[in-house]
Amino acid sequence: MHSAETSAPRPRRFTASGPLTGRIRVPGDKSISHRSIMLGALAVGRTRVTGLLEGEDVMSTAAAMRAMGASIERLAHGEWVIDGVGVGGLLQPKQALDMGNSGTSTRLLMGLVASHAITATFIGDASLSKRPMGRVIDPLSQMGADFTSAPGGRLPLTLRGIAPAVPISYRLPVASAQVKSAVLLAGLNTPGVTTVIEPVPTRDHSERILRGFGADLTVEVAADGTRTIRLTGEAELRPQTIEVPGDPSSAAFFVVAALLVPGSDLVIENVGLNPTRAALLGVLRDMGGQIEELDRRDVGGEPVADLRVRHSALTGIAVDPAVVPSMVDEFPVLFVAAALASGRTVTTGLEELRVKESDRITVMRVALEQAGATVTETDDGLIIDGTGGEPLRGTDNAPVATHLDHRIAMSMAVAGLASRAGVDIDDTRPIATSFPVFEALLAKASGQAGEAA
Ligand SMILES: O=C(O)C1=C[C@@H](OP(=O)(O)O)[C@@H](O)[C@H](O)C1
Ligand SMILES: C=C(OP(=O)(O)O)C(=O)O
Repeated sequence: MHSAETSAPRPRRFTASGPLTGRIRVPGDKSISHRSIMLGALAVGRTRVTGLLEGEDVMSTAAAMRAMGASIERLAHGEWVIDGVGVGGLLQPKQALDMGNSGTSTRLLMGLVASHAITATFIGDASLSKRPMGRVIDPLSQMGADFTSAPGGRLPLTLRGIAPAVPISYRLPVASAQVKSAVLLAGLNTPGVTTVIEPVPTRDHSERILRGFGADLTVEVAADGTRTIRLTGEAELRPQTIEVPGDPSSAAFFVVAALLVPGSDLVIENVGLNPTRAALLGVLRDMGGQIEELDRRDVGGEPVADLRVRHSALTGIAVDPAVVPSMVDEFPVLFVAAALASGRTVTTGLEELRVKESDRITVMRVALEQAGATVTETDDGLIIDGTGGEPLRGTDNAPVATHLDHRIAMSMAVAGLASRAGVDIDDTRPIATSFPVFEALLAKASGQAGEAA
């Protein structure tokens, strides 16, 4: 079960801190951790993973793959072994698969189940149960799978898979790595070639890891940037040894915190800098952020560096909507940076933020207003008039509502560090879905002991 459903809410006030200094290391990448477990569970033999993110979302994936026959064992912190069942070998789970808060687990596993002759029911928490699954039901139905769901294509959802499934060629109607990955994973146990056409590039971890496990996958890039990904099915996957790099989406909170808190000079080690994930750094640099990449190297087939971040005076900008997919989870914390910048920051093209763990446009507008920022909400983004480096007022009466959304909780924690009165947050439990050691690392970097409200 998931902590946000089995325990009492854990409110906390995040207050102004001393400078963030020293060196920290954020946990492993969530996207790569999910995929390592899924593909390890489909390979024949033993996959070894180090640096695995032990957050609740990834644990939901592990529990589901176990329920479908894989053996998955934790040896030490971040160190896991997975004995796979082979492509085509997934077993029918005996109980509903509890996806907790995790959209990635749900949508990618729906892809895997779709091309196996098994039936699985997917359930999730109140946040996940509001999120749209029609975007994966559509292509997977074309491949022959059958679905019963709550109204609007929502969880609880029962999927009857089919083997052999029908290979399709699918053009993504929405820029979503989860939809792309669901179709490719369904294609693994489908005879023939499954094709995904991606007009706007999204994170490419599935393509990289599928190739790493020995799948026959090609990517063709057209002059206009459209990517055509072809996967030959009935693949035999070879077990791998995987080192998961640090999660840039987790590092983002510390990057922004160090930029905002005067005197900060922080090194964040081992951060994944896959270009399909790293756009936040470019945007923050364009705003005047001092962010250096030290010791650029390759970890597990992904570019990685240590980031040195120093307190900087930021200036508002218009964020190019073309970069949205490469920083889709980082907008809540970018909004916090914008609230402290001088001048206006304009973001557009963020419709997808409305269907994440919460409606991240409205929820961040409300939260930042509560903390004293000047924010205007539009259909597809926020316009933020920053303080010019002055701390935010902080919340006074009600705490910020995080709506079971880890990224709202962590973003507003960062806002609290850059506020006069502190920012009260209604519940810090959701943080454990992606970044269980967030509060401990914050205490370490800022020399601030945890202050429970
Ligand atoms: O494929 C992935 O691992 C993810 C894709 C993104 O979702 P969408 O595909 O819905 O944009 C992202 O928001 C999520 O945190 C992880
Ligand atoms: C959107 C996110 O995750 P998921 O879709 O897996 O719930 C996220 O981590 O910000």
